[in-house]
Amino acid sequence: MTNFDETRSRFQIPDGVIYLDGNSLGPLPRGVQARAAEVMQHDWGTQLITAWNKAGWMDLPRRVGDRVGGLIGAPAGSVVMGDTLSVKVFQALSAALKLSGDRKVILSDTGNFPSDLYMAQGLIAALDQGHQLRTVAPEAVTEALSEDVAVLMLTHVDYRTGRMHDMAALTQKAQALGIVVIWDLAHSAGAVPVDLTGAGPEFAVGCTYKYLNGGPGAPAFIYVRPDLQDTAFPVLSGWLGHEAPFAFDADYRPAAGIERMRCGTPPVIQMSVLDAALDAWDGVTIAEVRAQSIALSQRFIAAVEAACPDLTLVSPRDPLQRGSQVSFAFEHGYPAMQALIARGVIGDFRAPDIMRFGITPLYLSADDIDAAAAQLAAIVNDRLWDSDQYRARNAVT
Ligand SMILES: Cc1ncc(COP(=O)(O)O)c(C=O)c1O
Ligand SMILES: Nc1c(O)cccc1C(=O)C[C@H](N)C(=O)O
Repeated sequence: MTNFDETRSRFQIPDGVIYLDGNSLGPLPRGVQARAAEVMQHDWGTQLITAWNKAGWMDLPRRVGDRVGGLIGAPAGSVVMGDTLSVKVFQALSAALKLSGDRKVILSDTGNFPSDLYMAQGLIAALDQGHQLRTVAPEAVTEALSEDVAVLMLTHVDYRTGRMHDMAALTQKAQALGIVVIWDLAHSAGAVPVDLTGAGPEFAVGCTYKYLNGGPGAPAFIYVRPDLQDTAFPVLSGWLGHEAPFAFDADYRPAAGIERMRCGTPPVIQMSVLDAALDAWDGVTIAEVRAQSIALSQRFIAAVEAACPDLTLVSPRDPLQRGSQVSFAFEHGYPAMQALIARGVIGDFRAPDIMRFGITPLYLSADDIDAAAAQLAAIVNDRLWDSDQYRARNAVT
């Protein structure tokens, strides 16, 4: 059984900080700096170009992909790392449209992260074949599934509210109507149990700088269902997705399997950092993390609702419909969050009025939750947010 007091020691959290923003950028796992230094000093510094083979750099995207796959219910060889999540959304969507015949509608929801919608808009414009992006309220997705829809593209856990879609049920209903399904797991991987094999979507994508603690700019991942791996079309046909990259042929031939979803040179240092960061999951099951996340989230909701009548829970109250974050609406949410951060309790704010709190059991305790709720109550009830110093908007919020 996981000892969450011990897992906390796997992370470097500054003294006096309660970190409730692991849903945006996970903290630094211990061991990562040593690994980065080793890659630079030993691999790069002494092996130079030979490190691509000797240090296994060329295999990193597949090897790390398998480790991430283990956390999202994907079999070995079905996940590969690379690029950013926005790029992986584009790649999955273009491959999904190629599989979906003459249909023209991409269905998503209004809660989706804007970059996913922007990538769809860009792809539609580039294709110029009359495709259309249709967005409906998250609760209306099921009834919006129809035979004119080509692709259902959803983010599993809503970045603002934490609302979680029923992946298995929506995938099943969509596929029964001939719709190709893509899930964005940005707020799910390492946060909630995901069973890609059981749910059976054609594609999934996600990032690794949130609950997987891979650091700012950590590489994204893409999953392709095993039976489609040799037919899914890699629109981003870079040389490292070629069947024989070092043949340097003039014509592109996609590699067999998931390798075709690679594009160009992998960011070796950042990917090694992620590889080391995944050690924080050694001996930990996602089921235990989920159970603890629910317990801590319920505790936080109860404490905040008891002490802060001006805050309104905007996350689902039912834990089974919620990811691993808790969000409250508050008219003065922006300055209140700044005041909270100034006191060492770090969450974040999403317009227009949402205070977001990521619940990450690997490094958060029940005492942290109680202390964070108490600080929040003091700020809200004593109007400690009502000061010019907290109103000025920062560039990254
Ligand atoms: C659901 C979702 N999709 C896409 C993105 C964009 O990812 P990236 O900046 O890595 O391209 C994010 C976060 O920024 C996200 O939360
Ligand atoms: N990727 C980010 C970044 O480069 C800067 C600031 C925030 C982010 C985020 O990941 C935001 C995140 N996707 C969100 O849920 O709001």
